[in-house]
Amino acid sequence: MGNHEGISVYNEIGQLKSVLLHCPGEEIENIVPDYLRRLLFDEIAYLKQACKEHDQFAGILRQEGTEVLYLTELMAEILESQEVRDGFLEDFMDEGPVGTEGIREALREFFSTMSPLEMVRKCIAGVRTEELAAIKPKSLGDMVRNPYPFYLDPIPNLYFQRDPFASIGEGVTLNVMHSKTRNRETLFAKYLFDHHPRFQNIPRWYNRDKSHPIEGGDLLVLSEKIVAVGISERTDAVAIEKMAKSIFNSNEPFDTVLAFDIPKTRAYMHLDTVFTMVDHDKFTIYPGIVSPLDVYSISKGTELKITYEASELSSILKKYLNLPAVDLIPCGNGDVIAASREQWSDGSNTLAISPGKVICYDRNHVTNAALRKHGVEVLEFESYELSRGRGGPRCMSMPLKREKL
Ligand SMILES: NC(=[NH2+])NCCC[C@H](N)C(=O)O
Repeated sequence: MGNHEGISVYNEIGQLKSVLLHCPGEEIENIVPDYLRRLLFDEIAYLKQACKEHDQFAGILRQEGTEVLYLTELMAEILESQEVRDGFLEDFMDEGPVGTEGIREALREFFSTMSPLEMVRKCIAGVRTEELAAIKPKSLGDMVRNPYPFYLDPIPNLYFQRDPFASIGEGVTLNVMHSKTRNRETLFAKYLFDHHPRFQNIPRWYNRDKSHPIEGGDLLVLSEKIVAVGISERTDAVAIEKMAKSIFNSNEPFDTVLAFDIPKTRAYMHLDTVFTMVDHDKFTIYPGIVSPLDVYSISKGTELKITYEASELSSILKKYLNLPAVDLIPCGNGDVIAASREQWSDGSNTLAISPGKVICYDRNHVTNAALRKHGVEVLEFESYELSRGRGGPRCMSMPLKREKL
């Protein structure tokens, strides 16, 4: 396997060699107040500024030597094949869903003149009813008046590339998303791992055809042996056990999954909104989830051995990561109001570039100061608009390659 081919992620902090991003596009300008909640946004972002901020993010990554890949470009490469392109469009319309043949025919025509990159971008942006010329009605569904403004919904959460799939070891979980509005995101990941030459024969620890949800924001690769996962608003216990069995049945070195039972609320939607790893023995933590925090260990064996870990989080981390001590750096630096404010704008959602060096939103200045006080180097970028989608630097990035420690 070439240097940049495949997946290799055995930790959260090793030098980040290659990462997958999606820069927000026209999908953001297809968000309207009536559908904010369903589209999982708390406000409508200003696209031009959001793109500027995302470019700052990508710029920092490149400066640090990380290869930055964009989902749209990788998808465009595989859609150069007419067969793959046709198959993708049919699957995409199935899952839209686009139920009537008249509209499907019109959409095929609409996309047929686009370049692969234009088609990918437009699939993500969504297709408004006003964009399609007169539909040649083929069914009742084509004829009845429908006030809904889209034939294909926008997919505005795609810039949170952390969630649709997750790199673990040399494989990935191809996820089932908690919400219908995000599930089509995993179709892009499916096509990527089915067809892109960089990602051939990648083991799948979970597949999108399953029924129980699991999202990448809940998955942290704490070491070559330990995967942490949130039992959260977005990820359920059944999916966690299925994933654990898949990984344990492979040749991967992982032997334990630590499941954190976190509050099932939007603010703490994924484990990485309240807990991330920033150095060999340092973590950010949102104090609001610490006590009580139920943690279960799932250990490899002929049968899964599931144990309730009746200790404090720091003791559990010391035990499983073989550390003499751990430093849990509080979001908000002990200030309850600052913690709540900055957790809401993803103060805990750091992305490690290398051990002890992380990228954060500049707006979370209290938490960033705390990180620095604890010896962590913090690289910052602006977020007036990106954070309106309720995600931070870790949410917006899926590592493909990290150096082993
Ligand atoms: N890994 C994360 N914390 N992702 C944040 C995703 C935010 C997105 N608006 C959602 O509700 O799904």
